[in-house]
Order: sequence, then structure tokens, then C-alpha cells
Amino acid sequence: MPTTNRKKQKQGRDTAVQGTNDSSVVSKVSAAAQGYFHDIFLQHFVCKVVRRAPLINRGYYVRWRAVDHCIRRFFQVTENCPKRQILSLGAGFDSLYFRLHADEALVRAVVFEVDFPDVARRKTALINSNITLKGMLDAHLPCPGPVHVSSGQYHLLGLDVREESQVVEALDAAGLDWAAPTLILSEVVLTYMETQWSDVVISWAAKLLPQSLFVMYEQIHPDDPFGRIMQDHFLKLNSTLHALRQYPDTAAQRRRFLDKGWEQCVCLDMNDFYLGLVPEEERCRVEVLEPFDEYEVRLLKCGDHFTMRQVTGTT
Ligand SMILES: C[S@@+](CC[C@H](N)C(=O)[O-])C[C@H]1O[C@@H](n2cnc3c(N)ncnc32)[C@H](O)[C@@H]1O
Repeated sequence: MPTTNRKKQKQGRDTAVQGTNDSSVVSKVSAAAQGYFHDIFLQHFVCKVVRRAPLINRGYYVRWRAVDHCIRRFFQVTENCPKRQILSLGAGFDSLYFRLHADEALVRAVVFEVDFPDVARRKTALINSNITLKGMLDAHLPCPGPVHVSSGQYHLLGLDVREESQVVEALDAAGLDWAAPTLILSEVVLTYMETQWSDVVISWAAKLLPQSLFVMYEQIHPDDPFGRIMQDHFLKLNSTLHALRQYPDTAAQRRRFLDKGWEQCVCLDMNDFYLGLVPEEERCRVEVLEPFDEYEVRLLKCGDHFTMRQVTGTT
């Protein structure tokens, strides 16, 4: 295939992948609106609140809760450190900084977010046009290059995370401290890249951030009934889930991280997380929020589609 066609095809795929952010934030807002979790900032990143099906809301709840669990644990284990950082790769319109700031959880901590330039530009525009969000930043001047927002505890960068040298240079310019304890977050991001690229990201993170923890959340088990539905859905959106073939289960994901330079790795699927780490009282609360129809109950039982690999590692 001629190079120009290949380039156009790649651009088309990248645009489609950016679209997954729009769908993701709408789903998170839907789950928050139904009372699954508390987040008053997400709504500022959508045009209107749409109600998703109960099964989708429950899935986003478990995802949100699992990521939140890892972040809270990171803050606990680094509580005596003079400085902590969160580096969110493919952050999309996530409200993480605003939520943590409002909870006064960002003690001696800085959040760095990276996403494609168009997504970062759109997020910056939304922040700047919203009095609540803008009020949570230090006064900031327009920034040069890929750094779109540069505030005391929040930096938003527009970059393709596959471009290692550009990412490193821009994070350096934004003030990332490569030696400080850092939680690297990738919430349904790396799977959209061909594994040759996502593996490179996992390797450079291990190499460049020696005091770090990598939290990755993405789909596994492509061949259970839910996995097949999920793959068809993403194929139609031109956003193939690449990691599924090469890393279809927790064992493969674990090997992947250990092979790419991480010292330890823990992988958990969402059913195990939900049953093992969400207190019973909280499960009872969410289970009565919305009724499930028969089809949803069957899907819920037939596979662990709420699969998360909480991959943690320190190099
Ligand atoms: C499904 S969304 C998830 C957004 C956010 N992590 C969340 O969970 O709400 C995937 C995000 O990854 C971003 N992304 C995918 N590949 C990327 C790349 N190569 N460089 C930067 N961002 C990327 C997309 O633009 C999109 O915002």
C-alpha cells in the first residue's frame, strides 16, 4: 500500500480512537448521575447527560472504583514522601485532578495528563470556559508547544504517547521529576495501539521512572460471550482492541509487564476486585440502584468483562 494511504489510514484510526474518549466520559457521567459514585466535575466535560443501560453503568462503576482504589493506595504508601506524581497517559476528559483537588487529596502531589493534541486542546477549551474548573487552577498564561495547561499541581500535554522522545522532552519541560514516586495510569488506552507500541510505552515507563507504579485497566478474555460482543463493537468503531490477542488473560499480562522491565506485577479481573475489595455494604448499595433485565443478568454472569488488570510494578 502506498505510504500516503497508510498515513491516511493511521490518521483515521487515531481519530476514531480519540472518539472513544467522548463515549467514555458520557458513560462515566451517566454512572455518576445514577449515584454509583460521586463526581461533580465530570458533567462539565459533556454537552448533556445521557442515561446508559444499567449494565454499562455498573461496569463503569467498577472501573472507576478500581482506579480510585489504586490511587488512594498510592497516596497511602507515599504519604511520607516529599513529592508524589500521577502521570495519566491517554487521560481524555477524565476529571481526576479536579476530583482529587476538591477532596484535598493532592498533598505534595502533581498530576500530569497526556492525550493526543486535539483531545488536549478540547479539554483545555472546556476548562478555560468553565468558571468552576478554571477556578481550581492557578492563574496561567497560554503555554507554548505541547503543554496546554500548566498550573501548580496540574499539567495537561497534547502528545502521542507512542512518540517516546517527544513525550520525555515535553514532560521534562512541564517539570516532571523522573526520580519522584509516580503512579502511571493508563485507563483503557494502551489496548488501542498495536502491541509493538504499547509494549514500548510499558518499557520506557519502567526505564525512566525508577520509583513508579503502573496501573493499567483494560479488557481481557476476548473469547467469552461478552468478549465477542465487545470486540465486534470496537471493530465497528474502527478502534480495534489490539492487546486482546497477544495478552488475553491475567497470566499473559503479568508476563508482559515482567518482561518489559517491571519488578513485580499484580493482575486482577474485575469480578475478583468487586467481590474481594469492594465492601459488602457498598455492593449492596450499588446493586439496588437500578434493576437489571434478564439479558443483562445473563451477560453479567457469563464472563468477567469487567476485567481489570491492575498492573503494579516497581523497577
Ligand atoms: C477510552 S478513552 C479513555 C480516557 C480516560 N483514560 C478515561 O478512562 O476516562 C482512550 C483515550 O486514550 C487516548 N489515546 C489513545 N491512544 C493514544 C496515544 N497514542 N497518545 C495519546 N493518547 C492516546 C485517546 O485519545 C482517548 O482519550
